Amino acid sequence: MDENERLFQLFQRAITEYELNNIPIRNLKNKKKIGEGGFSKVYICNIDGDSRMVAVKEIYVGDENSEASIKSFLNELKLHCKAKNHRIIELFGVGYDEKEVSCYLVMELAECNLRKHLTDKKDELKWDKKIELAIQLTEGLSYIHNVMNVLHRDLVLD
Ligand SMILES: Nc1ncnc2c1ncn2[C@@H]1O[C@H](COP(=O)(O)OP(=O)(O)OP(=O)(O)O)[C@@H](O)[C@H]1O
Repeated sequence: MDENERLFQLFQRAITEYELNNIPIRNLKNKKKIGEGGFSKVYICNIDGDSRMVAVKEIYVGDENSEASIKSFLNELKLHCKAKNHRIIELFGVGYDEKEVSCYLVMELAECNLRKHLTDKKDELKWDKKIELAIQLTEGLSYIHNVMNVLHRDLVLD
């Protein structure tokens, strides 16, 4: 069995195990890159027939580093599936792009990142609003730590 077949099997197993929606690549329209992480590229796009914009985190799995990418992808997938809280980005589904040899997560779009918000509104944000934001952030973290029993370890503002 080659690497891609192995990946596909792991991926299929995860879809069944976590009862995920499979969102085919042909349904993702108007993709535009908005960010990049250690393993992934992040796009904004919309799902065919739905005007709502979503974020797509795509992980390329077609080279010799794919083992690490697959592990990272499946781990993130598992954590996302466990996380059911209004302070945490919702996972809508997943997909596999055979042509690009990549896997992707389709999730709720964060309209603005916190760093940009705090910078843009520096002069107008009142302390009560800042405290409210800090409370929202700690509610999300508290859920991850105390309910999911997972340490975040990579909290960044954007
Ligand atoms: N759901 C989302 N909505 C809007 N933007 C997002 C979303 N997810 C990620 N991004 C953007 O894409 C960038 C990269 O996201 P990613 O999750 O890959 O970051 P990372 O945690 O640094 O990467 P890695 O998990 O590979 O270490 C983020 O900094 C953010 O700007």
